[in-house]
Amino acid sequence: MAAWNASFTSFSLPFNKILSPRKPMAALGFSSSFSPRIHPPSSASPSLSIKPKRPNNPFQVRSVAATVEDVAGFDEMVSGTQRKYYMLGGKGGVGKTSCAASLAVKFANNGHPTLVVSTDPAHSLSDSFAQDLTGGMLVPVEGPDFPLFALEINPEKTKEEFRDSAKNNGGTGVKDFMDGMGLGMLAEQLGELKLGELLDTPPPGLDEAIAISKVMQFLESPQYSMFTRIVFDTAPTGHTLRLLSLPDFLDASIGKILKLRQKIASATSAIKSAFGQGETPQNAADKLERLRERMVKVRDLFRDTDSTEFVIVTTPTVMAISESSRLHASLKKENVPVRRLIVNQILPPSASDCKFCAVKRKDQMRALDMIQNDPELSSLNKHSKGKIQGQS
Ligand SMILES: Nc1ncnc2c1ncn2[C@@H]1O[C@H](COP(=O)(O)OP(=O)(O)OP(=O)(O)O)[C@@H](O)[C@H]1O
Repeated sequence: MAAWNASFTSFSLPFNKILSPRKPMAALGFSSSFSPRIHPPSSASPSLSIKPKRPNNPFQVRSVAATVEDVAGFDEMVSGTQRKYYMLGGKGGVGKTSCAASLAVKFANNGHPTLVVSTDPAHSLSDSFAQDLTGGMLVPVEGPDFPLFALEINPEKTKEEFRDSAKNNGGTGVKDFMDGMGLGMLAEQLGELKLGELLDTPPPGLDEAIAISKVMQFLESPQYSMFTRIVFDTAPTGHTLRLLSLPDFLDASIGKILKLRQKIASATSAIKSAFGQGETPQNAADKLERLRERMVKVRDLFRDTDSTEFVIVTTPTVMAISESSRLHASLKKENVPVRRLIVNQILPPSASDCKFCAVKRKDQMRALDMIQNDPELSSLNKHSKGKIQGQS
């Protein structure tokens, strides 16, 4: 069974039982019969463009076995009606999406109108819920007692928005134009900003950073105010790390672009008219300014211990644990609040003579020891009142 702790979380999942990726709640033993403690307004329902439920959806959360009333630590996650953000991160394939989907169902079944957001281009969240969530719209997830909506943001699409805005505000096309006008000094400044490079070969993680800022934009609108729990199914570790450091970079870059745009605008009306084709310079600048503001909000949100928690998901393998350790170190460096670690896919003791299972489980137990002795991860464990499930 799953065991949670306020500071260290361990899911022990019966890997030898075939777990359908379409039923992550069952995988994590999350209950649908948990009594709701928080009562949202009965009329709560976003009026945004909502995709209709897919007919004959095979996924039924209500069918999930009720087993985890004793899950420790979840009370803390579920308590309070103020909005909280949970960001799940970890190595590729450890189960971030499955855990995000499960956590979201758990929140919804405990009375929280919940939104689960994915910026993962692989659309695994759609697979987890067996519903088509693509299209950047809120999709109601069937099953939980209280509203649960999912939103998949296409990072490619949102990146285009940024590219367009930035291009309108001093991209390579403008540089060429200015060169042609003999405005060498301003052109040089543009060169220094390496805008062409930024736009043509965006740094890894830019897509996710922009996608998350897009989610922030949504969340500010009144239609989204009902959500008290927001669960992010984040991108794999490397991307996530870069994403976390990106807002600073973007803030600086966009700020420079904006300043430069002002200079350009006052330098010559000829350039103004060049900008005037399509989007007006003021509109484009406003759009960029809003993007910059949202990026700053994302950056601040990542560091806000009251409302945000970054949950590391790992598996009991040497590689995953090593990577989780590095992830925790980097998150600490970035002042991102981390309190919990989910150890997914722990084999239960085997009742059969399966030698493979026995060897595998022994490896897993060794890996769990590694967590306890890891200077980064044991600090998450320090406040633990329990022990890792299955460990002797
Ligand atoms: N406890 C589990 N038991 C069995 N299968 C699991 C378990 N957790 C996850 N899986 C399976 O492992 C695969 C990867 O899971 P998932 O997509 O949740 O990981 P992820 O970390 O989000 O992956 P990615 O990094 O590629 O986005 C899926 O097929 C999922 O069904």
